[in-house]
This record gives sequence, structure tokens and C-alpha cells, in this order.
Amino acid sequence: MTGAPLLTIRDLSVIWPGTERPAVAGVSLDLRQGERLALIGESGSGKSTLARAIAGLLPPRTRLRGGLHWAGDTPRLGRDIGYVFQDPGGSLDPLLSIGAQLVETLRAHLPLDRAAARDRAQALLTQVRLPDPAAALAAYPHQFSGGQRQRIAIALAIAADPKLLIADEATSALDMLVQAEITALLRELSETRGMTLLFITHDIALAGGLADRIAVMRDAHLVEAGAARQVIDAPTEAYTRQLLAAHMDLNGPRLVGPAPEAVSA
Ligand SMILES: Nc1ncnc2c1ncn2[C@@H]1O[C@H](COP(=O)(O)OP(=O)(O)OP(=O)(O)O)[C@@H](O)[C@H]1O
Repeated sequence: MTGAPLLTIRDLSVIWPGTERPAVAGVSLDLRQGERLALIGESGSGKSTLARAIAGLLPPRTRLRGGLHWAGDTPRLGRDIGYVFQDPGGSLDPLLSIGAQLVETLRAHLPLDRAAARDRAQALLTQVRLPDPAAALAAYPHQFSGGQRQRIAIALAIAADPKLLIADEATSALDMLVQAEITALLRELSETRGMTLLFITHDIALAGGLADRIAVMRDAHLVEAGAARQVIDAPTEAYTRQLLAAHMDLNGPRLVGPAPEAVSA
């Protein structure tokens, strides 16, 4: 179930340093507590820029207009907001064991001694379904597959129990089977923790299988936002219909339905 607004975005525009054209232009959108919102649109439409604005991850000289209004205190990245990037390498230090990275992150945000942090690290690796979590604590990032590294990056992102997790094309570099597994994991984590999920993808089918609501961006603007089923079954915008048609032609999986793991063969 989704609840009260977590974040209200009003007329937000973002211009990157050294550029003149807004990468996000006049976007208004609400993010509700506990919901899964998919942000879709083609490459360059402004999805990551919007996500970075929400996470406070834009460089200092970025020009920002309009408002981001949080319910409660302004959240801190890493503590209240978790961010998972397309390339898990961006979040993982190749020279540190997985256990050391998780313990460091946990102790930076929570009042835990080393032993308690290590127990919590192992529990997190269990939650993201990494095989043999105890052994994984002593291993290094290069010893894992791309999908496993992404599971570890997700464990790091949720370590401090954030209220919002942003998955920015987090499954795009993975093959289809692993992509479905990671998407199912993100759904499960958001459900069991009551954590809001902002899922960014250019894949409307993936969005439909995961999200409560879908927001569609095109050329820096938000062109459509609504319940996932409504956006997919009865899109109001020609651009959304184009995105759907492009996917239909690929004869892809059903667009709205149970999580991928629950679909019978
Ligand atoms: N670091 C940056 N400096 C300057 N301009 C940027 C930067 N990052 C993105 N942009 C510009 O902002 C616009 C929106 O890009 P953005 O990455 O937000 O789109 P996107 O929809 O997330 O695309 P993709 O799916 O390829 O990541 C593009 O014109 C892009 O060139």
C-alpha cells in the first residue's frame, strides 16, 4: 500500500554547469511513501538528472529552479536515500572486501560496534540473496558476476535502511534473466521494508511489471504520469503509445502482471 507524499516536486528545472538547455524542464511530480514509481523515457530525456536532483547528487554550479519539498527533514544521501547505479563498480571499492565495505557503510550511519555491523552485513547479503553470505564477506568485488555485484551494491544502498531507494538503470547492463531476478528483488525489498522505490528504466515492460505508477519523460519534460495499468492500457500521450508499440513489436513479456518469478512457464 502507498501512503502520504514523501516528496512533492513542483516546476523543477535543472541546467547542468556549462550548458544552457535544461536537462529537466518544469517537472511536477509527487512521490508517495512506500510506492514504486517507474520513471521511463528514452536516453537523454532527463531521467537520471531528475533522480540526481532528488538525491542531491548534482554538481555545485548546477542551476536549479522550482522546488523539492520533503515530508519531514531533508533526507541525506546514503542514510535516508539509497542510490543504485547502472554500473555496480561505481559503488564498490575493488580494493576492499565486501564485508569491510558494508561494515564501513553501516558504521558511518548507524551506532553499531564492529561485531554487530558484521552480523548486520551478513544479514543484508542474505536479504539480497547472495549465495553463501558468510564467505562473501571476505571476498572482493572481482570475485562476483555482474548480477551478484549489483546485489552487493543494493545491499550497500539499503544498509542504513533508507526510506527511498533510487535504482538508476540498475538492471540495464544485465542479461534478461538476471534483470528479471534483480527487478523481483527490488520489488520484494520495497514491499518488506515499506521503502519507496524510484525505478529508472527505458524499458516500459520492466516498468509495468514492477511499478504502481509510471511517469514518462521526453526531452526534459514529464509528458504523462499515472497508475501503471492506466498508462499501459490507456496512455493519454502519443509518445507513450509509441514506446508501447515499439515494445509490442519485440513481442516482449506481458506488460502488467505478477513479478517475473511468479509467472508460470
Ligand atoms: N554531467 C553532465 N554534464 C552536462 N550535461 C549532462 C550531464 N549529464 C547529463 N547531461 C545532459 O542532460 C540531458 C539529460 O541526460 P540524462 O542522463 O538525465 O538522461 P537520461 O534520460 O537519464 O538518459 P540515459 O538513459 O542515457 O541515462 C542530456 O542532454 C545530457 O547530455
